[in-house]
Amino acid sequence: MGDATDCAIAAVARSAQEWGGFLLVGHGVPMELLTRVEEQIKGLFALPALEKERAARGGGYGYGVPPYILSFSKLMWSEGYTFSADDVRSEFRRIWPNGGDDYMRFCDVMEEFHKEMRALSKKVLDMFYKALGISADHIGEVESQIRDTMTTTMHLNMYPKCPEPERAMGLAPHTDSGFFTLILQSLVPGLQLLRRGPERWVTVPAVPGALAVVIGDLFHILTNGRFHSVLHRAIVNQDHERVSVPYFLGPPKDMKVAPLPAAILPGRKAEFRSVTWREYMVVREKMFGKDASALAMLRVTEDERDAELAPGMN
Ligand SMILES: C=C1C[C@]23C[C@@]1(O)CC[C@H]2[C@@]12CCC[C@@](C)(C(=O)O1)[C@H]2[C@@H]3C(=O)O
Ligand SMILES: O=C(O)CCC(=O)C(=O)O
Ligand SMILES: [Fe+2]
Repeated sequence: MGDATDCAIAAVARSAQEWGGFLLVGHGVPMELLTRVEEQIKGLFALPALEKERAARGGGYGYGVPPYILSFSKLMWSEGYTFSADDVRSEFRRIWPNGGDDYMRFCDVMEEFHKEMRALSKKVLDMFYKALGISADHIGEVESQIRDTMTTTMHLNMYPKCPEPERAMGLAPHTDSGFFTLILQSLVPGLQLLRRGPERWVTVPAVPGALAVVIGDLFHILTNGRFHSVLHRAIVNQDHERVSVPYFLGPPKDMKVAPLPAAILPGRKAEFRSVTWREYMVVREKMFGKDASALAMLRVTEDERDAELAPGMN
């Protein structure tokens, strides 16, 4: 992905608005590195259960499934591991307390991947700004602040072969809560996006070297609803295990996120209240298993609009 052409920017805008995601190719992250990342992850999950349990999930990080999937009735057929991409060495000391070659190789590969993905995520953000009509010379203070402070969380998913795939789910339907996610997946399809009207699940093809990009809820807010945070899920299959590595980009947990003034279309108003990622997670957790979405809870109401207009009218 060098300098994006107008045509590529238009395609990004269309996919982000209509689908909430797309496949990124020609991004420059070496294919050979992606293969090494996948090998290391398979090695990690192949460790004996007792060794993985040493790093049991707590405080949002570690080995285990994220709590939200426990609120779904279908059997979840996956293992997971979440960590801060900036903290690989201390996190994986929990798995390999004595260090050693396996530990060093794992950390080296994850750090190399993080470095490449971080650089790529800034290019993707710039591409999104352009797709919103915010050109390079019009990037304002907020846009630069977002670019400079974006945080990165990595999550590893392992979906073993499943004897009865139709009775299980790899990862239950969800939206990602942050800005956007870059997903590396094995050459085994499994990621599905919910296409709107008429609703149907569409499988993202497994293209060698491609990364899937998925828009998250806070980006939906930032773009005043122009980019769609897409519901997605992972299915499992009988014949092949599958690995995926979502690389989550978001703001620092306590930074207020509100619609970017430059992204609000002429004649429109800000449609969402400002919220931090931490606050958003609390709202979202309360909405799990309910019909309404957490994003709907953050929509500015007619009453709030009127109240906002009132002082100027006095
Ligand atoms: C940065 C993050 C995104 C995530 C919550 C987390 O703090 C770490 C785990 C991530 C994950 C992975 C599986 C699906 C998901 C919805 C979940 O429950 O945990 C995402 C979270 C998210 O995007 O909100
Ligand atoms: O396995 C996949 O492709 C999707 C993973 C995912 O959506 C997630 O971990 O948030
Ligand atoms: Fe996801």
